Amino acid sequence: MSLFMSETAKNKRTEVESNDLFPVFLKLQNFHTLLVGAGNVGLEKLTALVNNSPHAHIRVVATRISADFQELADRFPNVVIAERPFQEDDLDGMTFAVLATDNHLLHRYIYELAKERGILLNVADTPNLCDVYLGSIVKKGNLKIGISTNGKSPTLAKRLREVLNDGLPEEIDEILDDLSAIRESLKGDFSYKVKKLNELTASLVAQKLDNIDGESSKIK
Ligand SMILES: C[C@@]1(CC(=O)O)c2cc3[nH]c(cc4nc(cc5[nH]c(cc(n2)[C@H]1CCC(=O)O)[C@@](C)(CC(=O)O)[C@@H]5CCC(=O)O)C(CC(=O)O)=C4CCC(=O)O)c(CCC(=O)O)c3CC(=O)O
Ligand SMILES: NC(=O)C1=CN([C@@H]2O[C@H](COP(=O)(O)OP(=O)(O)OC[C@H]3O[C@@H](n4cnc5c(N)ncnc54)[C@H](O)[C@@H]3O)[C@@H](O)[C@H]2O)C=CC1
Repeated sequence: MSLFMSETAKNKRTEVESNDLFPVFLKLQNFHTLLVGAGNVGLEKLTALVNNSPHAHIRVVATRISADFQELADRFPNVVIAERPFQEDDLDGMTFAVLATDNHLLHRYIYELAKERGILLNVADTPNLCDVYLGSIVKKGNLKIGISTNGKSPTLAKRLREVLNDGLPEEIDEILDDLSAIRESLKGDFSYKVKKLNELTASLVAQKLDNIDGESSKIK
């Protein structure tokens, strides 16, 4: 059997399914985040949260805290752990909650409570209960790329992260710094700035990438 679908099957699929996810980049330090569960998946979620947003305020509630989880949490003063079962008032004051326990019924229960309170929710084992999905993240200094497969294959998202991470030069952040400085120094009205920045990026990006190509061919 072929791994790839026929054109007819593809057309049928696009009729019934669509990718409606709207991507945003959250300033997580402006939220109050609750993480329930501190096992394998809890650790993955905490890693994603603190790697991207080390100043985020995160309350963790879990009956059992793994040693690796505790070790990571200890490095971030804004991560506060309660080692006990979830209780309703854990949701007080929360704006975002990530559920990563091994208890599906508990997730359903917290989902109902969170809905009543308008809390944004991510539920690790149940895409249907999620308001938001976490993505795979490529980070090069100020550049951040979020990858989603619409929940179809987190593993592919992870692989794409590796490909982009290896493929994008670290120097891309220098280009960003240069452009930021130019953007600050430009005088004139909005349309002049837009025109100027578009002209400059056409050559600046090409030139920097050429340099990088040159450097990498020297290494070879
Ligand atoms: C819907 C979503 C909701 C959410 O959790 O946000 C979701 C759901 C589920 N994941 C499951 C399994 C796995 N998840 C991973 C890995 C990641 N999962 C992440 C996101 C998401 N996972 C959201 C969709 C993202 C999208 O749109 O693509 C990443 C990208 C971000 C992150 O978690 O930080 C992170 C990679 C980070 C990186 O490395 O870059 C691996 C691979 C691995 O660990 O090697 C496996 C095992 C292999 C497999 O199953 O594919 C299961 C089945 C559980 C079971 O069977 O018990 C469910 C539930 C279901 O699908 O029903
Ligand atoms: N979205 C994703 O990326 C993935 C999701 N999963 C799903 O995630 C779930 C969790 O898997 P693991 O982390 O491996 O389990 P685990 O057994 O390592 O951890 C479970 C955690 O939940 C806590 N917990 C259980 N009941 C609780 C309660 N009443 N109150 C507070 N905390 C409670 C435990 O104390 C523990 O910290 C599974 O359902 C699995 O199917 C699995 C792989 C990837």
